[in-house]
Amino acid sequence: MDIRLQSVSHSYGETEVMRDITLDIPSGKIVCIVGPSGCGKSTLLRFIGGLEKPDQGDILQMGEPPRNCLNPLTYIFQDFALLPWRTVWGNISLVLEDHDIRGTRAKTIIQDVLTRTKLSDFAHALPKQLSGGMKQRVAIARALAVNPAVMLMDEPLSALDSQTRELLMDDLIALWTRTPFTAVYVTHNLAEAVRLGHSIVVLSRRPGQIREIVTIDKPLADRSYADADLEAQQKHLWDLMRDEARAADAELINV
Ligand SMILES: Nc1ncnc2c1ncn2[C@@H]1O[C@H](COP(=O)(O)OP(=O)(O)OP(=O)(O)O)[C@@H](O)[C@H]1O
Repeated sequence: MDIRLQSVSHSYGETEVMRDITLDIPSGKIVCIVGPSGCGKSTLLRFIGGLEKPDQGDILQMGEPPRNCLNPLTYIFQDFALLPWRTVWGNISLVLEDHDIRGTRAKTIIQDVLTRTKLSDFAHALPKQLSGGMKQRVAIARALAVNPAVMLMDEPLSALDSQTRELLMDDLIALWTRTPFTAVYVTHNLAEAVRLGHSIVVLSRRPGQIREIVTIDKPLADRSYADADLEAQQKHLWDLMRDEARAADAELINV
């Protein structure tokens, strides 16, 4: 299933948040969204997820969700959102219980996503026993369990330290390389964007408008830490964003 945003504009009261966003999210690709604070990245994700409707424009879902898809648009948040009293297994089974999937079918799905996220040995651990990186892997496993058409990832690594972020990026790349998934990935971190994005949408400061869409052709599996090509792309992104980020920063301070 592809998603198309067509001329999406929105204001909250007097505050114009975004203007005329037209964007394609093709199936099997990771589209990163970067831009200064307050430019509307999370709002855009909420529109795509159907949690809110924009004042103007359309969010179109084109084509069918994947087979056995239980929840076409599934969020992954930076704070993991795990139930502390449920084990890893229990947190994943919860989303299946919501769809009345239990017993052998649930067990097959949970074992598969635990294997894919390298969590099989931690199935019976509670969230408090896990590191931040492991908790986010559980959240990713839980999202994969519903076989979403599109994963909506809002700063998924920003609560983690830099080494854990690197490990999680490797994990996401391995996961995508094995079975490509579709994601809209909001981040402040340009290094994450160039490692994970097939395309990177650069928004201007509020009202967020598309300044440029940078496409990175290098296969995800060939992208590594401190890759010179990626660093050049990252510099290009920062050149696009620097002045806007500074202006947005000053604006927030003066609110
Ligand atoms: N429900 C709401 N009601 C009123 N204003 C809102 C609401 N949600 C967001 N805003 C405002 O809309 C603007 C965009 O917010 P949003 O959270 O989408 O930006 P962002 O780019 O994700 O920001 P950041 O990078 O700081 O997380 C901000 O000025 C914010 O205060």
